[in-house]
Amino acid sequence: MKSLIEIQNISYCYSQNSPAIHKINLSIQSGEKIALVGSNGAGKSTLLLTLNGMLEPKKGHISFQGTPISYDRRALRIIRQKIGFVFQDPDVQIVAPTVWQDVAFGPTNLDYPEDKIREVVQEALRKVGLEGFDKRPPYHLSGGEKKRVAIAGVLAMDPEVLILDEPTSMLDPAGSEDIMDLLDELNHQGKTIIISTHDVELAYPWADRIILMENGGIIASGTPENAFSDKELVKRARLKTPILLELCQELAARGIKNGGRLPTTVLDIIRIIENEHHGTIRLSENGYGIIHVGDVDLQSGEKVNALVKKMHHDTIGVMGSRAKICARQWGINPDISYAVIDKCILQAMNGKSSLILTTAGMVSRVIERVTHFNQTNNRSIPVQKIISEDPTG
Ligand SMILES: Nc1ncnc2c1ncn2[C@@H]1O[C@H](COP(=O)(O)OP(=O)(O)OP(=O)(O)O)[C@@H](O)[C@H]1O
Repeated sequence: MKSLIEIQNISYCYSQNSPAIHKINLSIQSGEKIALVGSNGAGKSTLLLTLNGMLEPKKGHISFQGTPISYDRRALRIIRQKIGFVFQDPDVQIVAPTVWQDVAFGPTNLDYPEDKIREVVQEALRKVGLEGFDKRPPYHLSGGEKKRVAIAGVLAMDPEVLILDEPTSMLDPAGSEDIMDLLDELNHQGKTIIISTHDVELAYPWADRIILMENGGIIASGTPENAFSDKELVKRARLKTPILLELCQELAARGIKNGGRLPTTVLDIIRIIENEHHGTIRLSENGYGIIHVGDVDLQSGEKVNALVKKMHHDTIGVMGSRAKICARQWGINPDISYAVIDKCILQAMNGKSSLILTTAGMVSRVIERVTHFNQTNNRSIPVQKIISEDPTG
């Protein structure tokens, strides 16, 4: 990973108020998934707004790809294309009367030619799972759909970094999971993602790195396990320890060791408990359940549907925006649509079979993740591709 954004000693204050952020130093690497976590007023939004030049620090410097950000109109246009910003409230961001026009707004302002605008808008809508929404007026959309329109508007300019201020505020649990899953997918496609949130349960399993903020400053930066391990810091930030970490701390206090790795998922906790009880915990009589994984783009909906009906998996998981749309259109109702791989591994450890429907790049990700789990935990959960190319096209 190479350094993308360097923040050196920046401070910002609104009018005569005390600084909203002060003496912030931070280095952001290409490909990271970062969550700024802090309570109300900690300075998260202010810091995010400085990253793409929407606010100019009163002190200090910010560089992007080794070049200091400058604040003339031309330079700002470029930086805002490279570092896209999705506001907390999509109604602030959505300006046009139709979804298509709204997503085309950025590329049009960047003077893209007509056919390129068509291409990038189509691609952005496809990525966020809003194909076919072109003519819809944004004000008739649900909160989650509006959020996707705002994300598509930013993606249409092909930024390197995507910043999202409170990406799941105002969304229901399923809508929140969908957005976090989309952010994972975009990160997997190479985007650096930075979010702000005060929801520790959301940030903890999702982020590669947590930056804890309090009173305008950074008080911790590290892996989620490390950043949240210091109870004093968590208290100082007026936050809560994520429940999985608290559970692990309670288990440790009772002599149950974590095997050198703190848990970030339910699967990690089960692994800790299983290791402790090795040989005595109840495992399925049938051994491990199989995990099948299929690429929805390789076969028609009719054939995938027939396969799903024939194979009778205990659990159907759908991963990624495109696979979710296909499943919906084909009348396949998934049991899980977030943290799908881990949940299917849990099912497999319980002797249950599962099918994960996804798209090309993610198929190898599923196989790698299960294989890695097998290797590091001395398991042999079978994982297999099942949908092959349709020779009839
Ligand atoms: N436009 C503004 N004018 C004046 N003060 C502001 C403005 N925006 C934020 N502040 C102040 O700056 C400080 C940091 O606010 P900021 O919105 O960056 O925090 P935050 O961590 O994003 O909070 P929240 O989670 O509530 O959105 C707060 O004291 C806030 O009152």
